[in-house]
Amino acid sequence: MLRSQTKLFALGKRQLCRSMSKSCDLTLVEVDDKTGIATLTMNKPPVNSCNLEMMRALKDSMKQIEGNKSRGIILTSSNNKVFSSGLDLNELRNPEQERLVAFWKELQEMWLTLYLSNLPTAAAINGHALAVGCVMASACEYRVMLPGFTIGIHATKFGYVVPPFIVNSYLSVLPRPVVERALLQGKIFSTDEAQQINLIDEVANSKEEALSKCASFIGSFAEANPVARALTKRQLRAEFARTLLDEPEAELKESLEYITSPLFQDSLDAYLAKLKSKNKK
Ligand SMILES: CCCCC/C=C\C/C=C\C=C\CC(=O)SCCNC(=O)CCNC(=O)[C@H](O)C(C)(C)COP(=O)(O)OP(=O)(O)OC[C@H]1O[C@@H](n2cnc3c(N)ncnc32)[C@H](O)[C@@H]1OP(=O)(O)O
Repeated sequence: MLRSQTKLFALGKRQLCRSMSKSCDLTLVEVDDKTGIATLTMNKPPVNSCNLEMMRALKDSMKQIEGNKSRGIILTSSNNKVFSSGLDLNELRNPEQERLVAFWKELQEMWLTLYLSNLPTAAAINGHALAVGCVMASACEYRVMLPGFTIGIHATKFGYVVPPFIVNSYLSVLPRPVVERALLQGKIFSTDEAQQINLIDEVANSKEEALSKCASFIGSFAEANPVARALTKRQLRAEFARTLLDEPEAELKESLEYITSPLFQDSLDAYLAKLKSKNKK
């Protein structure tokens, strides 16, 4: 198993830290010295799928940003077509038990770290954000998206039950009837549709504009006391994080049983074959 490592570099006025795997930097962090805002860039080719190492890198980067007293986090992608394609489906296919346990725990911890971050969080969605890609964007406090892309949780379309904490990610952004319909349909929204239902807050015409809008949102908390803000955010969000805070083992057990069931494995095989065949045509 690759261990992610983090390095800090001084780069002119900026600090750059990277979470690295053997072959590439999975995440990049740049802190703007003027604003104190950290940009956390997902950088796992080809489509920022979240395997164990990627989620660990994301969690470690977020913790490091919090430790560095940054003023906020902007989550974005180095790929200009895909923000994130969600969980790495190869991690779920015929998994080895020990790795699957580590993988699912990392998903729980990564989500909790982002959802309950002490810092203001925003997503500059510069490409498709599917399934857990959408969940990560929804866990942020603000979302700015570029036109021409898609966002949503389409799990039920390919036979996946949606775990409660993923339902809660949507519920913290969208009204319940909208969540129910979207999840049951497995609806993927265009940028325009996402704006209409307030799944995203703003549309930007370039990544730079999206980053700038996210920075303005984070700047809007300049007058708020950071500790009071963080504790109030935690209070507001604790209810939706309750399952994972109080009973992570129960959620883990339920998810593992489901993932390793023949029902799930069969539908995953069919889905992966469809995904691969697209590129062979
Ligand atoms: C009550 C108990 C409940 C318990 C519940 C427990 C579990 C629930 C189970 C699972 C929950 C899962 C949530 C998820 O996040 S699953 C991930 C779902 N994601 C997707 O379906 C996205 C699929 N990808 C795409 O649609 C496209 O790739 C995308 C639009 C993102 C980009 O298109 P593009 O044309 O640019 O790129 P492609 O050629 O399609 O992809 C390149 C390459 O990457 C492979 N790939 C894409 N996405 C994934 C992925 N998520 N995981 C692994 N691999 C992926 C793709 O197959 C291509 O590979 P290759 O052909 O080049 O080998």
